[in-house]
Amino acid sequence: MQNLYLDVSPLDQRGVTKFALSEEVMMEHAAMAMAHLIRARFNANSSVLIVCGSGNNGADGLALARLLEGDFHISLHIPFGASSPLAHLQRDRVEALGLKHAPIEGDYDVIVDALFGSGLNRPLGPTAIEALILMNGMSGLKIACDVPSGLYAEGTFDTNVFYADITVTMGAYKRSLFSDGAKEVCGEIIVADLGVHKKRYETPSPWKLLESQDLSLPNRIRASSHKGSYGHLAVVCGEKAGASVIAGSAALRFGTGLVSLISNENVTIPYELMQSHSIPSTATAIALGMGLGVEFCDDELSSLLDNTLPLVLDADIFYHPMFSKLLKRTSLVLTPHPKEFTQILRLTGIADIDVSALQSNRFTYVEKFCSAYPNTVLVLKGSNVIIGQGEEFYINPLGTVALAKGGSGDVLSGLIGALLAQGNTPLEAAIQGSLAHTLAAQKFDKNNYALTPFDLIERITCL
Ligand SMILES: NC(=O)C1=CN([C@@H]2O[C@H](COP(=O)(O)OP(=O)(O)OC[C@H]3O[C@@H](n4cnc5c(N)ncnc54)[C@H](O)[C@@H]3O)[C@@H](O)[C@H]2O)[C@@H](O)CC1
Ligand SMILES: Nc1ncnc2c1ncn2[C@@H]1O[C@H](COP(=O)(O)OP(=O)(O)O)[C@@H](O)[C@H]1O
Ligand SMILES: [K+]
Repeated sequence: MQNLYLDVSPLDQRGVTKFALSEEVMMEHAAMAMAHLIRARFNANSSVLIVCGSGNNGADGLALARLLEGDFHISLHIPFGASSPLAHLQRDRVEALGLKHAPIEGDYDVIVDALFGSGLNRPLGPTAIEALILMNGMSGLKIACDVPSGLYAEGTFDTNVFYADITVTMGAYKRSLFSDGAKEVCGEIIVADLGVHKKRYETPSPWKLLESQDLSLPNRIRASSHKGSYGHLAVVCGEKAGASVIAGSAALRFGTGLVSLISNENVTIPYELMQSHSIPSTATAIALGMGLGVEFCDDELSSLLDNTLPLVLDADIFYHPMFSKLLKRTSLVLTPHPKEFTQILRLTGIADIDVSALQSNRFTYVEKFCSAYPNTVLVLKGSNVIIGQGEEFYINPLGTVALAKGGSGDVLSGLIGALLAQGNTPLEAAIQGSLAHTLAAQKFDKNNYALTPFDLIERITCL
């Protein structure tokens, strides 16, 4: 797990006050990290274009030019000159080496974007756009210094943002690099230490980045245990029974001792799942909402939920009149996709916004919801999933586009339901269910358009 920051400037300042590092020392490390990367991947004499802005992001780029000069063919493009004191200093140093501003011409083996970093504070103007269009059109390896230019702190970005293959981010992970859209823009993300180890440089943060090594599987350790030791998940089976079959099958695969589908009528289901008309007395958790439709009347649903069992809620239940009442429960996990989350925000009076407004500001709306409902665990789906409860937030960036298919979400609620049924806390169940979901998708080694929910469930067997 890694820390994520909206703003790293307090960390930079702490580098100066606590560790007596100067900004110039930190900048030298930032530039060296990029130089190491380029030297490791490219032979001497390769051509490197470095496009530098007027602030300290540009100054990082100028320092990089100085470090590579002599071994590589360096082209510098400095369209805004120098404004910060360090940019002036770094420019004087490269000019002493005979490097100076030149137009962007032809193609290069490496393209480094050091136009804007954390100081981007207004929309890109025509000069920046012209440079970024040229850079994005090139075939060489594209490296963003700190953040791709055009990406704002909230994670939104300009249409002409730099599309990086690799982002070398300075000091610590910025949260903006993990908005849903940023996944398209940042490429591989590497953190550069700035003179002290990242562990020293960082302070605690409420936002965390999940990593594959955070996965903890419900492996069985008690040799004499039996199916009753591993919980019983009741999946409410609605109009579209397939959704609950998928969720139930995922739950069984993820270790739940028993899984029952709860339906009014008998439906055809796989042999390994059980069927019941009411919540079994042995149930330890309930999954509700996937494919629900209007199958159960309000009274029937009320009686199914007349208990205090942990709940995972998904899909249609967010539009159901009973949902507001369910929000009062403890042991509750919600797994909305963005459209469903706008419905929840509307219903709770937190915001009346459309999906694009939500996606431009996912972090803030998750914080607002979690502050209003601190007992509820929220899993906001997307290409970078956000999991939040109270003042703790996690981003899972490990999913792949193979998951963008009907039924993937049903697998996720089944996995979370499985862990709730086995006695995990709602937050643990959400984090571990989401990790298992995305890592299972990574195990799919066929064409990424081909993954089905049952392929995904199959890969839960070998995480
Ligand atoms: N502060 C520190 O200790 C360190 C800072 N570092 C680098 O410094 C960067 C931050 O530097 P700055 O705060 O100088 O900010 P930037 O260099 O990101 O940008 C600020 C400059 O760009 C201009 N600008 C902003 N938006 C613009 C737009 N749309 N069009 C044209 N010009 C625009 C501003 O007027 C200002 O001159 C980081 O991203 C990182 O790359 C690193 O060297 C590591 C250490
Ligand atoms: N581009 C993507 N990258 C990573 N994960 C994705 C992507 N698109 C969708 N997903 C994941 O796939 C799942 C889709 O869920 P959802 O939209 O509810 O589908 P359904 O309800 O039809 O199963 C979510 O877990 C989401 O995070
Ligand atoms: K940049």
